[in-house]
Amino acid sequence: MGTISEKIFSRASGEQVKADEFVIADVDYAMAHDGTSILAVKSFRDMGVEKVWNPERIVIPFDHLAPANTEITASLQNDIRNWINDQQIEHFYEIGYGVCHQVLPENGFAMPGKLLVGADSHTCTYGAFGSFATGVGATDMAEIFASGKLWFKVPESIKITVDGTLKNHVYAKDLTLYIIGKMGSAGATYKAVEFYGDVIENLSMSGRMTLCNMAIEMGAKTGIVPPDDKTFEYLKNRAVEDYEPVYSDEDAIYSEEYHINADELEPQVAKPHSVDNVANVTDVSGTKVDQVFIGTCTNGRLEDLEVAAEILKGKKVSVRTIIVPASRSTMIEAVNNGTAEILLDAGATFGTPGCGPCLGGHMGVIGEGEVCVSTANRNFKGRMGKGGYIYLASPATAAASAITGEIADPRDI
Ligand SMILES: CC(C)[C@H](C(=O)O)[C@@H](O)C(=O)O
Ligand code: SF4
Repeated sequence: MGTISEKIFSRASGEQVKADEFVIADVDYAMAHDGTSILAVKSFRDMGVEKVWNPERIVIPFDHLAPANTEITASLQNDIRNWINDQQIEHFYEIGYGVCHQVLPENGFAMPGKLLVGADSHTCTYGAFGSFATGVGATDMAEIFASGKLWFKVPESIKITVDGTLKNHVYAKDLTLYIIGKMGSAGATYKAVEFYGDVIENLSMSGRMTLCNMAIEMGAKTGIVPPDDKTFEYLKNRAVEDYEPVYSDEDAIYSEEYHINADELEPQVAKPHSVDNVANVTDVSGTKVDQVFIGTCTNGRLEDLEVAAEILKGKKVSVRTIIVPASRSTMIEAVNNGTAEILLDAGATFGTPGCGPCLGGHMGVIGEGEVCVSTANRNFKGRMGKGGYIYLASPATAAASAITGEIADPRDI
């Protein structure tokens, strides 16, 4: 009897475990990207281990500063490329392939019942597929590279049930921001959050990824949506191996349970400089905007670009608008189905699939005093550039704001 997390950790550790117990678990897939692999590989080398535990279970996408922004980055990335080659790691995804948290699901690594660990905090995205997926630091990742194992405290679980229907122009992102606003940025610290209810069942896989992606923003170890036919359909011809879905039992123990009715939910924004500083878009509409950024592992998928295109069709942006597809295949689909043309016609510009300016490293850093409406997951002070202000919103709100040059409600466009 147990929660999804207890069951996954019981399987991965080979013993029946409950929340709060410590385990040493076998990791199914380990991920590090260009940013974190540098430190992880350094620690791995320092340990004096020659070979990784299993080169087929390590996945490395280059996405954060990709293509490289400076000579130093370029040299560091080359060192990692050589290491990947020496270690015969096959699942290496070069620059332009996309954001790690899009690349792993697209390539079938995120599967129900699996334990995935990534050297990136938004690894929790894969909980959308019913996996237990969480982020660790680079030295922990070095341990996994060496042994395939890591210690964990099995988390307690929180159950959030969302019933009702999302109104027109209210999306998974609005719901996610609303939940984080209510929970607070530390409201789910070290817990696994399981999501249930009609609204969650009706979300696309893309919407579920948006939701689970931001579980870390309320402090959670991970967010999990129980797998269903949509999950299995997505994984058809994609899953890299067999998987066994796990579900929480009727009598599973939750530390907290919350019920939300989404019927009256309005488009939401997270105001600077914290993710839980959430308000209705109408409370901030009219705020002058300098840049709009649509992309990231939160909202850079095809569905997101399509929503933006629906709003921007036949219109023109009045501020610089940067679109960064979450992956190359997203970009190909957006080109093939006409979405990219609508966005370009409206005056938006495209960046290389990957993280883009999300982290303020390149391709759209903002200046002192500038305001950016971003579809990303974090709006910490200085994240996209020193002295900048970030408002987090859905792709629809971002697109509406791009037209008016001020924060705008997509229902008014
Ligand atoms: C660079 C990386 C360590 C970081 C993370 O872990 O989340 C980044 O992806 C982010 O979104 O801030
Ligand atoms: S898109 Fe942003 S949040 Fe996602 S992994 Fe990249 S830097 Fe982190």
